[in-house]
Amino acid sequence: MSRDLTATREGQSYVTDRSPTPQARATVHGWPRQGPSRELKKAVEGYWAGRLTGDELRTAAAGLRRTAWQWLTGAGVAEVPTGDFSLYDHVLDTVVMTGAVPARHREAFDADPLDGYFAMARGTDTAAPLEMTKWFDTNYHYLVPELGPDTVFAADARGPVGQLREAVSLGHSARPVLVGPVTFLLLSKPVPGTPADFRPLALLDRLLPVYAQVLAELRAAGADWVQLDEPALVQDQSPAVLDATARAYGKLSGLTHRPRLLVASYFDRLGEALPVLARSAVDGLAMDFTGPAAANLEALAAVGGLPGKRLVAGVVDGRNVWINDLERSLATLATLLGLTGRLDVAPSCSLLHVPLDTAAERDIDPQVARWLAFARQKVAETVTLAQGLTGGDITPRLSANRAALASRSRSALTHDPAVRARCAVVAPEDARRPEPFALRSVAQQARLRLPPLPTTSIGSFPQTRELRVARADLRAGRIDGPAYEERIRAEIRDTVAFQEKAGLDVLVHGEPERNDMVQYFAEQLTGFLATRHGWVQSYGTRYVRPPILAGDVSRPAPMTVDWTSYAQSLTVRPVKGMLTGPVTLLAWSFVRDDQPLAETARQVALALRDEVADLEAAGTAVVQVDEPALRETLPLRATARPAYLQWATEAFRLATSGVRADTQVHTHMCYAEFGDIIDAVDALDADVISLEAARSRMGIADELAAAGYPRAVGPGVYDIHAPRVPEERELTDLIDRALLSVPADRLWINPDCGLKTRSWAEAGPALERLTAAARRVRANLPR
Ligand SMILES: CN1c2c(nc(N)[nH]c2=O)NC[C@@H]1CNc1ccc(C(=O)N[C@@H](CCC(=O)N[C@@H](CCC(=O)N[C@@H](CCC(=O)O)C(=O)O)C(=O)O)C(=O)O)cc1
Ligand SMILES: N[C@@H](CCS)C(=O)O
Ligand SMILES: [Zn+2]
Repeated sequence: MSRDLTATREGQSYVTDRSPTPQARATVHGWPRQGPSRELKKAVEGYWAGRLTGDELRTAAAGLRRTAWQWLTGAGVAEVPTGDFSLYDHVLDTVVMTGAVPARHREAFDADPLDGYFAMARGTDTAAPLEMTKWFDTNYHYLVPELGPDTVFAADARGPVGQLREAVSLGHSARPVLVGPVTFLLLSKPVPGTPADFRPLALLDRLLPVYAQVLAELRAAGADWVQLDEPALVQDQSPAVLDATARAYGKLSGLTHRPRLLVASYFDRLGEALPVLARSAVDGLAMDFTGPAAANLEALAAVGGLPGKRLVAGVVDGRNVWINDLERSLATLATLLGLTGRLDVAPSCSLLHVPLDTAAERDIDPQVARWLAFARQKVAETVTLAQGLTGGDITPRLSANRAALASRSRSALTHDPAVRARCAVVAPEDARRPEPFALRSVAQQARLRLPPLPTTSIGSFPQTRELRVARADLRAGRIDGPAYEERIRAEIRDTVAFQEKAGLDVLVHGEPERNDMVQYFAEQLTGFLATRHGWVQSYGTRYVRPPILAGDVSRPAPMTVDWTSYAQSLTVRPVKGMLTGPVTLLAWSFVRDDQPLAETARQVALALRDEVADLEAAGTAVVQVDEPALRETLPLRATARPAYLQWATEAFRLATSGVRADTQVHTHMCYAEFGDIIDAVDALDADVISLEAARSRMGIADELAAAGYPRAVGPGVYDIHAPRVPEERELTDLIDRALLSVPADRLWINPDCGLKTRSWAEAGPALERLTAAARRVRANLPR
């Protein structure tokens, strides 16, 4: 425990002569699943479309795993992860592993586990899918397990054991990774109809035997170590959760037939859970030492380290794309060496959250590309750090790293004096609309003359294959700019004509020109870099290419005005301008880590403010600024939340408050529970907010009403994530339900989210039924 450690700038030796050279090894918690060209997406969607059989899908998946493990082992990773791979989502895999298949999917699952698995993810005509929500503060979405007092767990270890066997048979040293029991229960929700005081955590004692059996089967299949991921423990947890954690790991480590247990946490510090895990008899901990989790270092020293345990130190940021400061990491590792029995090196979390390889990015200036590390580069950094710790000569790599870091901090890209000067003079009144909502809403109604329960959509209409192909053709030079633009205008004409016919009140242009609601803006704003191949899984088979927010942000030219104005020229009904808000632009990009986020947000907000002003000047009466990521960006620990909410809501208001009283500002949020940030939602001061609500049957409308939310609300009545078209009756029911908490003069009728993932065959009838339902309810409103 008391080795003498020295981190030298030359990188030669991190351990003094008096101590034996430690044998640090490199590992990773998880790996991008999709393959170099999104082969997994293509295979799964091919299976859904009937182009691949189940066996062909399984073979394709096994091939992707094999290639990934071979690459990792070849790169110097000593222990590859298994079980991190998933056909759709690893939490859904855990539902299968624990036998917690909801009753409505049981029959289909028993008849065909593969189709039953996808039915839980996507729903069927008769059975709703599981809810989907954000994986902690990332842009990855998991399916929410549903548990009740009657849930009967039953171990099904075929998934994890199968993947382990594959890796072992290929000659790899492998470590299965499972979602841990405490996190699994904390991420679950009670099945509808369970008593209000039921908490899934109450099922812990029934769940642990399942884990015991899976662990025993993994041991029998050759697992030396098994990793149990407990990221829920980096959130503020009650004493009851901490007790449950102690009990869970007491029981699991007391098993006779078990592998060694590595409990992994990431995304923030372990806090009060650290002493609980440190005292437990588990064999090792994997901890994050990056960003806010850097506080783990001191905390670990304070609990007396982890004598006799293995520590897997996450010193390479696994969810951002900047190169590691290797010397700083070596210093951290050197300190950690004195605090643990065995030290290994890893990225801070699964590399699921970053693209695969910077080498594929030919369009990024090489001077900037050298600042970037995607999954493969992060593995190289991790291996280098392990080598450095083990006494290897990494001097040339340290010099190159130092030079790259210095070039980033000196770059003109990261320092635009004009942007800095504008940000410096922002005053509080710049982020405040002068008139109160009551006055604005009268002015807006005089201008817009909307009926009660106005109908609208969230912005995007189906992104058809033809649109994506047209963009691919433009990129490849097969069509020119004017031909592409005419293609988009034709789509806007169709979309506007459809909305007029369907009887929507506030129209949209449909966003056909947007490859993605973040990427589209990032491609036009100075300071952002776009990637060609930097795909990251968002959910299931849906991927995004997060832009890289590398420098100071400014808007060289209007970004949306022409498309919105064109749509407005086709109709007398109001067309909403559609923008992505500052927080979401940050949240769904890889953000710079060399200045506070609040500063970056302010730069982005000012660029958007100019766009809002240009839309208004072009005659747009309604502008929607989407902030679906407001909730997910909330820091995991409560102490950091007020400061975040302060700058985040200010950035939204800075973007939107430069408009006249009769210009209506909308915002939209989805993919999360908003109940605990209602004050922040209020602080946005948006005239209208549309929210995802269909799957939770208007729960958020009740919560807003209970909190006295004073402005207009559109709780979504159509769940756009499921292919199923709702019946008009279901929609009227949901509208009636919403009317119980939101008065008719403040209720809007809209879907849950944009329609870009739906086909016209689904979205068309759904919107027609939505307007019909609104008309029907309107007709019955008391006069
Ligand atoms: C609202 N959501 C979003 C999140 N994050 C974002 N950054 N953006 C979002 O919209 N987080 C929360 C949710 C998550 N939801 C979704 C919903 C849908 C998708 C999605 O559909 N992704 C598409 C890719 C979208 C895209 O970038 N398209 C580009 C490129 C298309 C392409 O692959 N072209 C091919 C050729 C054409 C073809 O053969 O089809 C090529 O270039 O090879 C575009 O339209 O130009 C997906 O397919 O996964 C994501 C998150
Ligand atoms: N305006 C966007 C919001 C998605 S969260 C859309 O409609 O797709
Ligand atoms: Zn949405």
